[in-house]
Amino acid sequence: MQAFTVEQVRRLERAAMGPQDDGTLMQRAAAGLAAVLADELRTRAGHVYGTHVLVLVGPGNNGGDALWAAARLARRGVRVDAVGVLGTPHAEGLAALRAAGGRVVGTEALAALDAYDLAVDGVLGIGGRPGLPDDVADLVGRLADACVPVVAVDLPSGVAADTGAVPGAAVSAAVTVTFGVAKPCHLLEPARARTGRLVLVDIGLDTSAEEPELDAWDAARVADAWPWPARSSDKYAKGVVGVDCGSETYPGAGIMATYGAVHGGAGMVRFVGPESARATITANLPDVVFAPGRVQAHLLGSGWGERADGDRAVADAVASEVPGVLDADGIGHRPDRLPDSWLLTPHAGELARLLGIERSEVEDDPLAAVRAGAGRTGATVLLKGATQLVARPGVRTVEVAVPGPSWTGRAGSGDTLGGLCAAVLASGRPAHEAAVLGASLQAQTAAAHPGPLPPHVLAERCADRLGAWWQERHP
Ligand SMILES: NC(=O)C1=CN([C@@H]2O[C@H](COP(=O)(O)OP(=O)(O)OC[C@H]3O[C@@H](n4cnc5c(N)ncnc54)[C@H](OP(=O)(O)O)[C@@H]3O)[C@@H](O)[C@H]2O)[C@@H](O)CC1
Ligand SMILES: Nc1ncnc2c1ncn2[C@@H]1O[C@H](COP(=O)(O)OP(=O)(O)O)[C@@H](O)[C@H]1O
Ligand SMILES: [K+]
Repeated sequence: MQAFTVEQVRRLERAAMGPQDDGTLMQRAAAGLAAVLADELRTRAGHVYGTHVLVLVGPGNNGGDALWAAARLARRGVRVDAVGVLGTPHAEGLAALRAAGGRVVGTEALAALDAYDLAVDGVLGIGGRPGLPDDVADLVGRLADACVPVVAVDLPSGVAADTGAVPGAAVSAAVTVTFGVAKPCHLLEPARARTGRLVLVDIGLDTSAEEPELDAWDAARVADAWPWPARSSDKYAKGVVGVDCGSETYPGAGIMATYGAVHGGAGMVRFVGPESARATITANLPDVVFAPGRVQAHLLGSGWGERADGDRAVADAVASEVPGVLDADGIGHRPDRLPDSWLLTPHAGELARLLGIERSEVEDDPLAAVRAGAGRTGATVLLKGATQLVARPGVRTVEVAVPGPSWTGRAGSGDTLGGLCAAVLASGRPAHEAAVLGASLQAQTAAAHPGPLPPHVLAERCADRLGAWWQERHP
């Protein structure tokens, strides 16, 4: 799924509308919205006729969509109460709802909130600034307390459409009905969690001339794109990963990174990390070799801690003209510029350090931060976290890996993730694909398992998941 910024959406809408807005797009939006609302009512209440719906209406076209859709429901026998919560509601929409028999009420005249089967959030759309006025936030909170499910029009009011930030009060929707194209807030946490199920209504926008802001992968695309070995592939065709991770202080990072590379399907793994990790690796992964030699992808940096020769280790690996993954402490030892065949895998704190900004700035606008990371270093950058973003230097579109459950984030998960990415990189795939595939595999594996697993066990399950996909493709 691709997402486009507000500026792009406005441009797409203008192109679709022509010089004059004759209301056609709003009617398409409202028709699609009304159909989803009717489906929700049927699913939740068992029928459409006679149900009770509350519509929260703001001052712009978002409220217009909501009112026109509500008029369609009113004509089907739904009892609609619309309440103007902000500014002056869309005049034609209001007239249409009244003509269809809907009631327009003040907040003070609302029925007990738990009488409503559904609420429609038509407060703010792509013209909204983040946050909600206190009285609107209060009403939204009371609806949540009364367990009234909310269907958001275009986006949950209060979130930042382009960044996914939620700096103040915002709606939490069960379903969001968006028009034409998805917006970044639908795909980026924390706004994504407030979007609920996303339904896209076609209103006839032609996106072919726009570069998307985001390109989000789904499970089927991951399985299709995985570097499945050919029948003739030997270990060198699958790729050799050289792991230089861990330290005497953090031997586990070297072990977990190696688990990732082995279970991500590398043809061979050479471990050149600390002595203290080797006995455990030998006991659990006897296929790993300790002799230095040629590799097709490097993996460096996880668990290094303070490493006196870190600059030299990274410089030597880069000079070998083989791609690589540079993680965690290793990122601080990077040269000024890296080739885009190298992948940096920072979490928000590490990316903030790289950019010389506060962690909160990365968290508030992760898209801008991950792009800045790629621009600054020349490398491909995977920003880890609840939403995993991949940016390439000189490429506008940021890719989004398949998301997973939040319990994936624990000490060592990043180390195994580095190993998974390095295994894909060693197979000859470009760094951005290695990043998306590794991150998606880890997330999807975690999502398919009922409980939290330590990272090295999750790495083993990644191999099971690859095996299951392989069997589905070769019945
Ligand atoms: N364009 C099209 O062709 C189509 C558009 N469509 C629909 O239109 C929606 C966009 O409509 P829109 O541009 O009217 O903006 P919308 O978000 O409804 O409201 C902006 C108003 O809110 C106000 N305001 C903002 N933030 C605020 C805050 N925090 N607290 C308080 N007030 C705040 C702001 O005030 P101001 O900035 O002037 O202060 C302004 O008055 C879009 O999401 C989709 O649903 C569809 O029909 C398909 C075709
Ligand atoms: N809320 C979350 N939801 C899903 N995955 C997450 C979440 N938080 C972190 N992760 C994932 O967990 C891993 C943690 O990486 P990192 O912070 O580098 O851990 P460490 O350095 O301890 O190995 C990454 O793969 C990251 O994407
Ligand atoms: K809305």
